Amino acid sequence: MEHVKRYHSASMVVNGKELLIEGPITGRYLADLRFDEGLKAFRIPEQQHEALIEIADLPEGRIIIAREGDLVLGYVTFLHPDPLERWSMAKLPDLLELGAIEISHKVRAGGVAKKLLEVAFMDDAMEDYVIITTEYYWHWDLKGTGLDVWQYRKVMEKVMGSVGLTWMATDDPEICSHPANCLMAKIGKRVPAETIVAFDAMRFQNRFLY
Ligand SMILES: CC(=O)SCCNC(=O)CCNC(=O)[C@H](O)C(C)(C)COP(=O)(O)OP(=O)(O)OC[C@H]1O[C@@H](n2cnc3c(N)ncnc32)[C@H](O)[C@@H]1OP(=O)(O)O
Repeated sequence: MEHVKRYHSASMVVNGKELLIEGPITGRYLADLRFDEGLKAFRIPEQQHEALIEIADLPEGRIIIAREGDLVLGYVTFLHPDPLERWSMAKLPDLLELGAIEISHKVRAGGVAKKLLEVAFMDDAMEDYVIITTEYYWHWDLKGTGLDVWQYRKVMEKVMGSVGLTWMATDDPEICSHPANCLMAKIGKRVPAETIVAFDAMRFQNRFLY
């Protein structure tokens, strides 16, 4: 499958900061930008910057960023699922995982996460993919936001739902291990039936139990 990546952008002002939301961008482009110290939810900022540079250059990798000048204040990643996760079992070329979305506390709750996704989905190529995201409460910044798990889950539903990702059932043990965890997905308009069947088979691997 050829992974088509078409650049799109939009601008917005949050907390007096003029932000450019853009992508997919290349690793080289991202390497020349600074990475805000507040982007530390998943790794220390320097390591996360490096990881995103690598993802940007993967054939299927897509990175959309929010930046003020040369300072990155938010990002979202899309790439094939980790080979250790069940979502990669069928090795579907047209399945992408929204792996991480993070906004610096300097511009949170101003609509940046929703704008990142809006720009990501401006590319019609996204209609060729099943896009999934796995929500685990232990990845959430409960301390930094002061939200409880259900309030945070609501925020994630609003963010993901803004571009049409919806809750989907699964028997994945990690997801089922806490009721606030969930799988969300969006099936693009041009995704073939075989992919949807394979995706459904990955969602439920313990049917004999029912
Ligand atoms: C797959 C994964 O990546 S899971 C992990 C998700 N990432 C993280 O938890 C990292 C740390 N957290 C963050 O980076 C951010 O808080 C995010 C990504 C969760 C949200 O980003 P934001 O830019 O703040 O979200 P955005 O402003 O677009 O808000 C979306 C909705 O949630 C609401 N919201 C956002 N933050 C809050 C909050 N702290 N309290 C109440 N509501 C909130 C917004 O009002 C908005 O609601 P609306 O649709 O009714 O207008």
